[in-house]
Amino acid sequence: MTAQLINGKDLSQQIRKNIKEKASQLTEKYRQPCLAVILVGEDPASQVYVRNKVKSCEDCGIKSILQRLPADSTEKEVIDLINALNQDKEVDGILVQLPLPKHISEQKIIETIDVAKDVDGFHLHNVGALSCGLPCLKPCTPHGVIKMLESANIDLEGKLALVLGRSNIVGKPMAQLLLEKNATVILAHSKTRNLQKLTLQADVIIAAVGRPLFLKAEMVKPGAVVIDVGINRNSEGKLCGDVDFENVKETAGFITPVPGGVGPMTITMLLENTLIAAENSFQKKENQ
Ligand SMILES: Nc1nc(=O)c2c([nH]1)NC[C@@H]1CN(c3ccc(C(=O)N[C@@H](CCC(=O)O)C(=O)O)cc3)C=[N+]21
Repeated sequence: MTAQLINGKDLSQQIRKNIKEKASQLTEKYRQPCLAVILVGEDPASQVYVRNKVKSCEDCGIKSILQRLPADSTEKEVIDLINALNQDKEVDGILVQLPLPKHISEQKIIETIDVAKDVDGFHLHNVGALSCGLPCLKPCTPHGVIKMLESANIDLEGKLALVLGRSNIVGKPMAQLLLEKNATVILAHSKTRNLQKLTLQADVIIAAVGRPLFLKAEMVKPGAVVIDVGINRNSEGKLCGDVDFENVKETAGFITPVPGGVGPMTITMLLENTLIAAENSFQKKENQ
């Protein structure tokens, strides 16, 4: 192995120490910061993730409320619940676990969440603010990736960064955040031609395609930084990323593992966003 490992689990633990401290200060001065998580249906993977989020809140002294709705809930029932949480002065952050059942419009649900409580950073208002470089709640996964790059002292200025995957949740906001760091950004996707020619030039590759072992060693420039956002499960139920880790680690300069890489950082950024949302709301009340 030539690559240096960027350990998201260790970095998360470090950051969560500060989050815990901050949460306790806010609790003393105002009240306990609080995240509401809405889970619609019984998808087993979603249940695991949600449990993980609730537990992480607990560990950091953040209150969490888990609201479960049956899979056959109507769109209006979900919207009514969100509106109630929007009104609730004790709730700082609202997260609706995705994906939602097909008969419910995810976009409509996201736009119902109060912008100030949108700790996923998915609301159009936060997306727009991000693209203009204005203060906003940043999407957790791309923000976590930036923190990992910073922790490894990787300077992005003038570097060629290639993002694989153009989802609204990861790829697009990731490109935005890299641009903010003065990287030259390529946003590649399934229709991109001569992908290997592009990836071989990249100083930094962020893989977010949702296909196991997609990024192969022969696609990576020696010494490049490789960040794996993938969370796929193979036939044995084992977690694996979008990167062929065993081979790429021999070529790359830096690499993130799965598990123990971007995943824990996503949750850490969610906790951080919850504190930011809480602080903003306390500040607003003091200024009234
Ligand atoms: N509104 C919404 N916001 C999300 O942020 C969101 C979502 N919906 N839907 C699902 C995806 C997925 N996601 C993960 C977060 C952490 C890990 C994580 O911590 N993974 C551990 C392993 C956990 C395991 O063993 O399964 C790791 O990579 O080390 C994984 C996946 C957040 N998501």
